[in-house]
Amino acid sequence: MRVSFTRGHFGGFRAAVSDMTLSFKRPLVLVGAGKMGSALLNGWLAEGLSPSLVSVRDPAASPEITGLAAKGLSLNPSVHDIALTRPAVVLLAVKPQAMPEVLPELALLVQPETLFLSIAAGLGLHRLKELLGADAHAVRAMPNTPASVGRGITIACANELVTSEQRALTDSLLAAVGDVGWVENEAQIDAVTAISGSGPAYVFYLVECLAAAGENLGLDPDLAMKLARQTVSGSGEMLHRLEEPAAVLRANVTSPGGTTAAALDVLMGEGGLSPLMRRAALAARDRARALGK
Ligand SMILES: NC(=O)C1=CN([C@@H]2O[C@H](COP(=O)(O)OP(=O)(O)OC[C@H]3O[C@@H](n4cnc5c(N)ncnc54)[C@H](OP(=O)(O)O)[C@@H]3O)[C@@H](O)[C@H]2O)C=CC1
Ligand SMILES: O=C(O)[C@@H]1CCC=N1
Repeated sequence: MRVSFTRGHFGGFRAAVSDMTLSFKRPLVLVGAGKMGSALLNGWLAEGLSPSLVSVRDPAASPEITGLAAKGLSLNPSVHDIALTRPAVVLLAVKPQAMPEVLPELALLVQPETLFLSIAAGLGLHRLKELLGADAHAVRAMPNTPASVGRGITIACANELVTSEQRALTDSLLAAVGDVGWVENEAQIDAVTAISGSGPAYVFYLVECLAAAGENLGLDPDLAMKLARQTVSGSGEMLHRLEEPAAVLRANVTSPGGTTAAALDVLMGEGGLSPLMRRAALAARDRARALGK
């Protein structure tokens, strides 16, 4: 199955995406302004979304978010007051485990003009309907934290009530912070979660491991971390800018009989990185499935 993508603005569509985002004139509600909710909100604000269009419900909102109240952001309004604004989008960004408590009280917001955009790992569209009501127009999406710097990737799946306008709106919001793709087979979202949703953590851990390996070879900790960080971010930038497959970029580093080949013999050997990554991704996928139950 092929998934077509709307490229984020760093993919070369900045003007179009910015126009779409700036023309976003109806209220947006963020429920849960933690790490991922804030990452998306920051990305949208950076793209020109007016704080005066935003309501945030989170009793533990950060000082950064509460500070936006001075710019017109509405902080912890009642659900009744939010209903009066007829929001275009309610972004659901609390932990999956909190959804059974949080969603029923938002049922008052269910109406055809309001899209519920859930980013909770594992929580299926059928569960969203159970908790919000059968009339809820809902999209289940899986973004990732690079959205905070405009370089995220989100895969989304819509329920049957979502209109083409609501799909386009979701597309424009998510494309403002990275690339966006849609799948029809919702089960794929759990696999997406295991790869791109959780994936940034694997990459950051790789940096930690690379730095630790440098220390083991006698490098100063600060230098080891600088080398690891710059190497991963520079390699990421190459993946971003260049068309070549990752395997070709890898081969370009690997001189026959050289140092890289010696290291790759270990990483690509039996019990190396590939089977480890498969096991890790499988564990994440299975955890997503369990969270959805
Ligand atoms: N972090 C990530 O990289 C990604 C996360 N996700 C999904 O995003 C969601 C949020 O994850 P993440 O941002 O990491 O989690 P966080 O814990 O950082 O954020 C959740 C926020 O919701 C708040 N909250 C708790 N109860 C309520 C409530 N009743 N009403 C409003 N807000 C409430 C929490 O406050 P308190 O801390 O006080 O409980 C917290 O600030 C999850 O469903 C996760 O699966 C998806 C993709 C990537
Ligand atoms: O760890 C989690 O459950 C969330 C979902 C994807 C990334 N963070």
